[in-house]
Amino acid sequence: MCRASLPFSATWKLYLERNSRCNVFRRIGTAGSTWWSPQCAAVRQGIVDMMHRALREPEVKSVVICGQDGKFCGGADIREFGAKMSGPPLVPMIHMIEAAAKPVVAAIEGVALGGGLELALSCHYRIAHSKARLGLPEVTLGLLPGAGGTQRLPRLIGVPAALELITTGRHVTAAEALQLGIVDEVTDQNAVDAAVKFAQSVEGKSLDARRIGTFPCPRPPDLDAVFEKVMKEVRRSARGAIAPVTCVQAVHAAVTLPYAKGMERERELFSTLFTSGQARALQYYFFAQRAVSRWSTPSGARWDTSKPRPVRKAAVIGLGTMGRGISVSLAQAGFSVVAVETQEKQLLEAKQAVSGMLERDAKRRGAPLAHGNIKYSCSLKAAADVDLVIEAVFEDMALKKAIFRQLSAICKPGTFLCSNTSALDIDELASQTQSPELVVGMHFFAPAHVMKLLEVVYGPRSSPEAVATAMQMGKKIGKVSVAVGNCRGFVGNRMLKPYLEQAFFLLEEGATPEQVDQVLEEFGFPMGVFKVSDLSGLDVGWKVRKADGLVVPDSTGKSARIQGGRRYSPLGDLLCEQGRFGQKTGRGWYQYDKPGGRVAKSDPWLHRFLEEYRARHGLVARRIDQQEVLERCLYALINEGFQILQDGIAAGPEDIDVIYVLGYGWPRHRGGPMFFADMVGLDKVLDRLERYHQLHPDVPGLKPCSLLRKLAAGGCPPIHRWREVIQKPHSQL
Ligand SMILES: CC/C=C/CC(=O)SCCNC(=O)CCNC(=O)[C@H](O)C(C)(C)COP(=O)(O)OP(=O)(O)OC[C@H]1O[C@@H](n2cnc3c(N)ncnc32)[C@H](O)[C@@H]1OP(=O)(O)O
Repeated sequence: MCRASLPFSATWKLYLERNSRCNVFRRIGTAGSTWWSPQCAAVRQGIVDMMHRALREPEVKSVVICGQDGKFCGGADIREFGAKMSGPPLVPMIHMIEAAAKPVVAAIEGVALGGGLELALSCHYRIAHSKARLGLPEVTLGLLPGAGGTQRLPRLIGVPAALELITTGRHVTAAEALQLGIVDEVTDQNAVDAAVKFAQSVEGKSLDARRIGTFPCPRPPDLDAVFEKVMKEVRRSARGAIAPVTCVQAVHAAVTLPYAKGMERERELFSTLFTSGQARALQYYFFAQRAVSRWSTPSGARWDTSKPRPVRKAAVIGLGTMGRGISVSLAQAGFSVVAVETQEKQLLEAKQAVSGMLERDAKRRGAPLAHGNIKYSCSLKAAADVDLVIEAVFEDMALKKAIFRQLSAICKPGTFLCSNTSALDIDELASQTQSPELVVGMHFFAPAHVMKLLEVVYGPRSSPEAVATAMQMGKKIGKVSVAVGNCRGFVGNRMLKPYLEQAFFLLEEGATPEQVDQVLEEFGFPMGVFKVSDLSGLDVGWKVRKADGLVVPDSTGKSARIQGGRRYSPLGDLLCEQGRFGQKTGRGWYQYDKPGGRVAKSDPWLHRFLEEYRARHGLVARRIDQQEVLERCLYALINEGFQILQDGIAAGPEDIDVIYVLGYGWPRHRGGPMFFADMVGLDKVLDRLERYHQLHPDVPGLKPCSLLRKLAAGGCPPIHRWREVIQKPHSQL
């Protein structure tokens, strides 16, 4: 018996065990994390050497490959992708294992992902621990499984199941892997021991039927139709991402070509993806999503020095759409929840709605119901003994202030008071309480029980403990929490403002909502800006603009287009004055078949309205090309992102990018707005903003931010070096 040990991220070792009696332990090299990276060349070399030795030595009858520290293999080290490959190449190694004349068994504990699963697929048998997870997540990194995964998996589990796993990158449990036929056995006991036992039981048996590469690939009878359908679906959901489409092409090769030719095709397709901008973007995003948990604030509070306080019981105040979703998230994560809505009728409605949401979700996930965790009340006093409150009432400062005053008097000392406000001043709310250090924002995104993003907003007086507690709470309810500073709209909504503004100006200048939306959707947003506005309700922004004094009594008059000395578009206000609030009224930037309808149709009324508007204001419609639409909308948003970094509202570009991908539909394969700016070239973004600002000097959002200028003047450092430039002003304070 020969055992080769493959850890995910530790010292790599490989050892021989002869006849299971005397162990000869041999360390064959150390690696930073995974077996693919150049440092892991030693590991691949070790596997190759030990496989040769195991095959040579007559005492060795079988081989078990296992991981170290309870993890089989997480796949390639993504950080090493840029580096030159050394050591024995992967694919021949995999072929050598598969061709071995002695049984090779993979003992899968922890994870077998990406190249790790491809290695396991080259073994003759796979034994998995019941808690193991398996998958080919390469597509989420802009790649395809390039070590035979696209050729072996369809041969093992059939084309439809393989296509689903490869194009989504979904991880499966050991139980599902067994059901699909990816593993041969699942055990609750020690998987390595089980694999050794298994290996001994198959010693001497023929391996002819165990080499997946020799299997014929099952060919669906209606092959073309199957692939046409899958390709259509993948193209639709990929929204411009190339990896899922390329994965389908690779699996197609498995069905239509002999194995060796299919492997060649896989290699060609892999190479095109490997160097693509999309792969860079997705790999950047992978680390960005992990980097945001290492938060810091300009005052010096940090994730590693700030201790969260335990939260067992939480209250949600206000059970509208957001409050309901937040209550569901908390209950599902096992928190005791006190849900408060002051009106009896609304409370009852909310209770029914929340129960329905919990039931549907429990059914979908096959999980137990979390009803028992929620107590409903009409009184704020019910929040007296909770550890943390999330206020989720209407976006009305006076109302929120009154609630914070009351909560401060009602809640036990030390209770954290959080607001789900999407834009309002956290500090102003904190000032209503006796302990402003306990106040932070927890900005959820609708639907709150579905959307993965949480902006945790710290004010100047929020304690590090309060920030750490809200961040941890977010993690516990399955959100990606991003810590951001306090300013109007925080990060996400603040950047949305110049984006929306440009979209309105483009309509004034000659574009249509359809044209703007089409350009943004082709870029990869699931919906263009006007469709999103219709969905969220045009009255929401109208209310905010009215509160800000931007909406003048006569929105049709000439003066309506200038506010505070800068250009302003009253187009949204004019629509609202007509009762066009979007989907809910059946009319907005588009028309819908009925109030609440979802399918946006072009509206001739709107086009006439735009023509009349332009005529009234002496605006001559011009032809606006796609590039201008995209640049003006996106670069204005990006410019605000640089301003946010400069102001210290976000600690780094990763925070902004994660917020935009998870909260605003920014296409993941474009990394996020700040990564996109880096890809385009900061000097180019600067140049275009300067040009647009020259043409529109009354639009401050187009004036390039000084941080952007500074970065461009400093030679456009890559995004991972921006923090060095951003942090300088703070360290000098
Ligand atoms: C060219 C050759 C072909 C390659 C094919 C491949 O193999 S591509 C890689 C396929 N593998 C993956 O995509 C796995 C990605 N990782 C995960 O899914 C998860 O990290 C995990 C392995 C399931 C572990 O999850 P867990 O929640 O326990 O930990 P974290 O996600 O927080 O990760 C811990 C730290 O490890 C870093 N890391 C994880 N995976 C990789 C990786 N593949 N390469 C490099 N680094 C990786 C992760 O970034 C965390 O470190 P931080 O410093 O906190 O960022």
